[in-house]
Amino acid sequence: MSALANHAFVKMNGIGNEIVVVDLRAHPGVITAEDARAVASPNGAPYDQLMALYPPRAAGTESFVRIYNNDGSEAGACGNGMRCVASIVFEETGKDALTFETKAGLINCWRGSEPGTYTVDMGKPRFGWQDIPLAEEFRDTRGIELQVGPIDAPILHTPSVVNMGNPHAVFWVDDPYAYDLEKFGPMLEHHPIFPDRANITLATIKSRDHIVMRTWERGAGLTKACGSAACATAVAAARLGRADRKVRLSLPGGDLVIEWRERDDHVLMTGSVAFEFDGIFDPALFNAAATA
Ligand SMILES: N[C@@H](CCC[C@H](N)C(=O)O)C(=O)O
Repeated sequence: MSALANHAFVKMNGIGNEIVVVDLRAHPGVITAEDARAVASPNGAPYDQLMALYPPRAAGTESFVRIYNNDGSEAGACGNGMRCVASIVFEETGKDALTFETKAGLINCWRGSEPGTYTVDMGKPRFGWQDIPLAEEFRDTRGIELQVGPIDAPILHTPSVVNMGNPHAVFWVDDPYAYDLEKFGPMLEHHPIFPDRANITLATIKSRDHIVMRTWERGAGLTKACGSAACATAVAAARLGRADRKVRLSLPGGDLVIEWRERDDHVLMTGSVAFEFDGIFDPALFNAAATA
């Protein structure tokens, strides 16, 4: 029987990034890739990321959080999901600041200055080609040699690449909504240059403090919002000298404010979260998945 069967869950979203939160702190159990895919099925609670709260492993942390994409793969970081988790644990503890552990390291969260908003510290971005990771050496990851379309008239080209706890490629375009991201996204996510696959973003810099973007998420597909992609995009734009270190990013689901803090190199993300519904996982869902 799945660790999730008969277990309570909360369905939320972080500016449209579809998140399911399950609290396994009292009843830890292994979530398999099949479980994660079953929850995402039309009979389950379809989501982009499932955030599973486990008992804390490190002193001073609330929980070890494991993050699953809807294809069953595991992610190191999920900014919007962490903001959803934080909103629940803030409610439960009444604390002003929280620390969680994820596979990408320790994550601090605060309440934002606007009601209903939460800030997550996504840590330091990494730019080395082995850190992204890329399959071959690129000295300058502000723009790597990669293109889609004819060699002399590429449709998309020269993405900036950043690791924000997970791999990101950001293609700079005039209008992110003018491209068939459902076609190019999976192709680029699985491009051999990205041995761990990658999250694929199309972005345009409107001004030094405003960027418009959309993302095809590794392991989850087209999303209304990807927080770590927003962080990667903000950082990549600042690295190119085309944006300030604090910017507003407009995603299909809403806006995030990203600040790449000078004093410690950390990237902070602030935005709202919304509760949608809660429920109990039906054991039949998992039985059906197991026998399919
Ligand atoms: N939506 C997330 C990122 C989720 C992880 C991603 N799909 C991956 O596997 O890298 C966010 O808000 O950061």
